[in-house]
Amino acid sequence: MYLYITANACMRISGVAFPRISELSARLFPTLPGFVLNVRRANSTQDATCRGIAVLSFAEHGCGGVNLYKQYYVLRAIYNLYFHPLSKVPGPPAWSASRLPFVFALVRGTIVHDFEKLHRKYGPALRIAPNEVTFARPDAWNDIFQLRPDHPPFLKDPVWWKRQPGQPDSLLSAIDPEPHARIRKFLSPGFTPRALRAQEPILHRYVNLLVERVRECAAASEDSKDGSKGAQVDMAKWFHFTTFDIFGDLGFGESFHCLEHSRFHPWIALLFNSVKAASFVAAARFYPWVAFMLVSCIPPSLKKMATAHYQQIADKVQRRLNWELERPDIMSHVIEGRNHKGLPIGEINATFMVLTTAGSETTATALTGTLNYLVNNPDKLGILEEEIRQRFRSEDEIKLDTVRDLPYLNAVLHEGLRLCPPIPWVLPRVVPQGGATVCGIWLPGGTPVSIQAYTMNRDPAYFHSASSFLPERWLPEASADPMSPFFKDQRQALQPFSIGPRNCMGQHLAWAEMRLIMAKLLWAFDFEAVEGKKLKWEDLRTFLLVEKKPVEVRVRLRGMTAGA
Ligand code: HEM
Repeated sequence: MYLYITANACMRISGVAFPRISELSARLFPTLPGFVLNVRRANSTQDATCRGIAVLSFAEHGCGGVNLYKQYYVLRAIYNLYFHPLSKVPGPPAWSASRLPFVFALVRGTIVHDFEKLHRKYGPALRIAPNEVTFARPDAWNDIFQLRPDHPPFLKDPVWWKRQPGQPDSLLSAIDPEPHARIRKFLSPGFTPRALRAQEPILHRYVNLLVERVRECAAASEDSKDGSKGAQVDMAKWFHFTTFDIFGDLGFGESFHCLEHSRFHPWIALLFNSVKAASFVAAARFYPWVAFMLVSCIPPSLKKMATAHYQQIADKVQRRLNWELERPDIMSHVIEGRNHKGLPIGEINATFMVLTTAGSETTATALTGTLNYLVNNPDKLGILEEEIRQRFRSEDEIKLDTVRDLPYLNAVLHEGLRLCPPIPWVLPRVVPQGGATVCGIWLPGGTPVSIQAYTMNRDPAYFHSASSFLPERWLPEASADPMSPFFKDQRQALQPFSIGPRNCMGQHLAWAEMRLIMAKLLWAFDFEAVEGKKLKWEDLRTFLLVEKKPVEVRVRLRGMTAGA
């Protein structure tokens, strides 16, 4: 909730006082006392020399003197570059010397692409801040995210995840393994393949509604009264409507009614409007003074708005908990658990608040990216259409059981997740006390480490023709036939749902939604790219979430040829 309040404050502040966020950051950061810059990291890496310099600088700051700031910056940068325990890890000097380049990339939304360029230049282990390292190597998945025998786990970095004092934990913000495992245990029965089978009718309800609404768009287009020319439709929007409606129903027993009203529910609209600002708030967390100033600047009206945002979810939870009717949704398992010494209401509210985004935005992004690649690769689209249309004689035959084993559909979705990972950068974990080795590099305890999924998935060292959309690489024969150009692809590099005790709980649901939606749409419609409106996925920025841009495609009722 804190993130929302401060994110909205940022929007206000940046919108009113400073027209652009980058302008605000440019004005704020240079005025900060130098000692703030790395005090947090100096503590976490337990570097006595750093602390000494920071404290000394603080004392000097009390006496004033701009020159002392400058001297401190220079000394600090020299230390970071040549004497810091990470000084041997490759990275650009500016990023290794100071946190500022990282922060600017974060608020500009270019961080994922900047990391990609830097990895290509410096290699798969990259120093991205004085005390932080990121990896683009498949073995980093196991080293960071998997539990290792006799090793303490790498916990989530509190800079990104810590809840505010007094706020309840959620599944995502619980950093310690014990509360995390406790919350996860209550939720997990709602995400099993068995639970999914019971939830299937709910999925069909919304996927069918999506098909109906897209059909109306195609038929109502001014160009084509009979649907022959089709209509230009922003499918990104429709995918988001569908996944949020599905989660609304599965989570709270009530849809967000986006498909019905053809527009985002105000709760979702506010969420999307805050995303850029949320990156800014995350950046401010590296500078406690800035975070403090931001919180102090929040006008009461915004605090009220953020409270109302949270309260809407709390009300939905309460309405669902009050239901007497039994239904096979995600909440039903939480209710069952509550009957035997369950989850406190605050934790349920906080968890369902973040789940609404985690369970909807991700799947919609994957679908949007995949369809975008399909329309821009009509040969691949044709193969997929043929597989679906030959397999099913009617739309009603498309069920979870029947779509599960369509080889080309699965290959297309894997390739979409590879090129358009909804979580392109898995946020940092912290090396446990005493230090640990990641990808053969020893790192001191307290070092934040992360994985660059976007960079790794597009690395020619791991995938043949890595930046091309080639679903064939995921077909069984590609890994069996030594003559296949994809034989040596390192498929285990792709882990869109992460691994280990904090991997994605909703992956079965996500696969089910993606398969059903793609199969039903391609069964019913012909899709085509619109010249002049093609979107390049590589151009999208990332502000914690992947930037939302319309993906306009031409949609025709199946079998209606253009100009017919
Ligand atoms: C294509 C769609 C999806 C992708 C690519 C995806 C990816 C991920 C990833 C990478 C994580 C780990 C994040 C981290 O550790 O920092 C994660 C966590 C999680 N995801 Fe997903 N996700 C998707 C859809 C869903 C859906 C549909 C749901 C549920 C409705 C869901 C629920 C969760 C939950 C609850 C966690 C946190 C698990 C924990 O901390 O124990 N996700 N997801």
